[in-house]
Amino acid sequence: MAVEIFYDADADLGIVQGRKVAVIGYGSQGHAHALSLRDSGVDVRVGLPEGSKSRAKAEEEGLKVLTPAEAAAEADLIMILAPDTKQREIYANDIAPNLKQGDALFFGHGFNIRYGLIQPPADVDVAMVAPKGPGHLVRRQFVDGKGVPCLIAVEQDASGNAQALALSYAAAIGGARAGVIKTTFKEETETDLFGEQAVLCGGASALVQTGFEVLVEAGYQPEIAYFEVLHELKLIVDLMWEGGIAGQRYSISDTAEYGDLSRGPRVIDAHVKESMRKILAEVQDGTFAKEWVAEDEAGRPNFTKLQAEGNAHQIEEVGKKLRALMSWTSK
Ligand SMILES: NC(=O)C1=CN([C@@H]2O[C@H](COP(=O)(O)OP(=O)(O)OC[C@H]3O[C@@H](n4cnc5c(N)ncnc54)[C@H](OP(=O)(O)O)[C@@H]3O)[C@@H](O)[C@H]2O)C=CC1
Ligand SMILES: CC[C@](O)(C(C)=O)C(=O)O
Ligand SMILES: [Mg+2]
Ligand SMILES: [Mg+2]
Repeated sequence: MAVEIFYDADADLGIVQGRKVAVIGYGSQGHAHALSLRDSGVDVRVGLPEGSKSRAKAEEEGLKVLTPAEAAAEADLIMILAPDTKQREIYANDIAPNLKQGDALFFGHGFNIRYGLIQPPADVDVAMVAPKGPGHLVRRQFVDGKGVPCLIAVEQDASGNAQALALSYAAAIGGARAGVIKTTFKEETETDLFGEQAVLCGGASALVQTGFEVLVEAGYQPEIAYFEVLHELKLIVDLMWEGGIAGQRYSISDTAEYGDLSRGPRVIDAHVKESMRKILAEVQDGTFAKEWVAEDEAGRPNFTKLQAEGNAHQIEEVGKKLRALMSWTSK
């Protein structure tokens, strides 16, 4: 399938400016979408439960805050940016009873549609605008006049105009400044889950922790290990981001480049590739989704345990101390 990629010139901002948008949730993505939509001239309200800690933050920004049900009732475009595991319940209790013919139901990630947890009625548009980056950077880039690339997908085109609406929404949050690629809910969900598990979050975190452990266990100073495998990783990835892997190799020494070319494949070897294939298969056949939904329903015992172990890793203590000494990184 040839890629279809859209930019600002292809998008009609007026389409989303003509809608009443409800952003359900005000976390990482929710705050970025709500604020950037507002700044793009869109009529936006935020849907949050009465007890939500984020209500005050949204109100401080001058946003209209309603309950999720009130926001859904008032709007004709509802973007669900609550946690994936909570969306099914929010949809059933707050959104479905307030959906009207001609409304549009939007997602920032395809999990609940791909795995059949939400089944919208046939008379609404169902589409996705999925930024390929963390919400806080989606907002920061928008404010800086830049944008994070987005994926758009249409699951259900009741109006005949769902793709143009999704592209218009993506432009309003800055995505079309960087590029908006057309995909499907299936492709976005499977690639996003694979990417965050095997490479971006799971793979990268485990690589850094393991490299740190190898150096510290061999008797090197933890502070030097931290700079070597975590701090400098960002600088190396920045070069990859700017010029690809080849661009990164241009800036490093020949010694590093030979080590990269000859040793990298020994770390990320055929065994790792096979593990990645298994992780992808678990995403594709629904094993991961089933496990995650059950884990959440059980009160997240394994998630909490693993999270606590990660937070207690020595690299966190060392990193906190070193980052506090860098004026530009300390908060
Ligand atoms: N994090 C990211 O950068 C990315 C996320 N996505 C997708 O975006 C969606 C949102 O994820 P993310 O931004 O990380 O979520 P967060 O956990 O950061 O924020 C979730 C928000 O939903 C609110 N919330 C919780 N329960 C309810 C409820 N019952 N009704 C209404 N709001 C509720 C939370 O309230 P409170 O503030 O009170 O906790 C919070 O504001 C997911 O589909 C995710 O996969 C896609 C791309 C990247
Ligand atoms: C990489 C993690 C992500 O998919 C993202 C920021 O894009 C997420 O779900 O948070
Ligand atoms: Mg992602
Ligand atoms: Mg994701």
